[in-house]
Amino acid sequence: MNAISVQNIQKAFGGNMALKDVSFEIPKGEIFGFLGPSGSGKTTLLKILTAQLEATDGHAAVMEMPSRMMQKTAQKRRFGILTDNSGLYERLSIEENLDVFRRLYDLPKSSIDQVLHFVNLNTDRKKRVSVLSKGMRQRVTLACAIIHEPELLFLDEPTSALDPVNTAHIHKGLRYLNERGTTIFLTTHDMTEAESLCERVAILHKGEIRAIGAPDELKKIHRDGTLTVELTSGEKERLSMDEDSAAAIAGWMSRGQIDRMYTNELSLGDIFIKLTGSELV
Ligand SMILES: Nc1ncnc2c1ncn2[C@@H]1O[C@H](COP(=O)(O)OP(=O)(O)OP(=O)(O)O)[C@@H](O)[C@H]1O
Repeated sequence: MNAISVQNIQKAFGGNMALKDVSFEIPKGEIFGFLGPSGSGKTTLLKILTAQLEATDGHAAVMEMPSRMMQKTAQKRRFGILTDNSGLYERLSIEENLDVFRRLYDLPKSSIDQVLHFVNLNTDRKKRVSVLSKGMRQRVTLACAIIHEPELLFLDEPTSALDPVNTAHIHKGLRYLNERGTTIFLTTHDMTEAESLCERVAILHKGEIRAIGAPDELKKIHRDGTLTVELTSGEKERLSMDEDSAAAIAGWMSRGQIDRMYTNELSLGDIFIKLTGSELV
């Protein structure tokens, strides 16, 4: 069963086509990453999927329902959405904010302790939201989105304001949630995040999907066709895959001079730059 199915989605803002003809499917249980330069249409797509925007054309289904049904109260508890830092009660503490969500979903009090551990905010739980740093606010918003362990979680740049330690902590928590059955759709600029977290990724450019697949598959497709041989002398030789190279390798091998040998693959970041012409931000 697909958690998300998108067919020929288009979105125009006046004369600007933010999404041109986007189609893809995400099976239940996957962690899927949407990558793209600034302005490529990631947030627009996420807002269409979560019924915050209407598509100009095409069809989007979420958990086998038209995506516009997502804001219906009966459906809301199946989803978690992290779009920005809005929606928090500034004058309440972290704990009190989470209590609002806990009551909404009719969860036991222990769910607050569990989710605070998840986002690494247990010791700050009594702090008012109005005094929090950007990264702490992002973690509180994430906590509100996951306190009910949703079936499907939408995350718009979930770790953009976080330091490496908290990013690793959140990644661990997201993997745990996913193991317990939550499908995760996230947008990110962070290629390390995409590689370490996502089973598949799509690269979006100017409103069109330019590539889709597992990070390893994309790397195989975009291999540059060369081989590096590291010799015991410390020299490194970059070779094309032809007969001359085979002869050279056979020579080194017979003399026991090869230390390491590997095909040269582009990183996900290199592939992103190749397909979009954009530097990573
Ligand atoms: N409400 C809106 N009204 C008019 N144009 C919009 C609106 N929202 C988005 N756009 C335009 O649609 C395009 C895609 O924007 P979107 O916010 O989806 O990009 P993004 O990939 O999420 O970028 P970023 O990584 O910077 O968040 C941009 O050209 C943007 O200016």
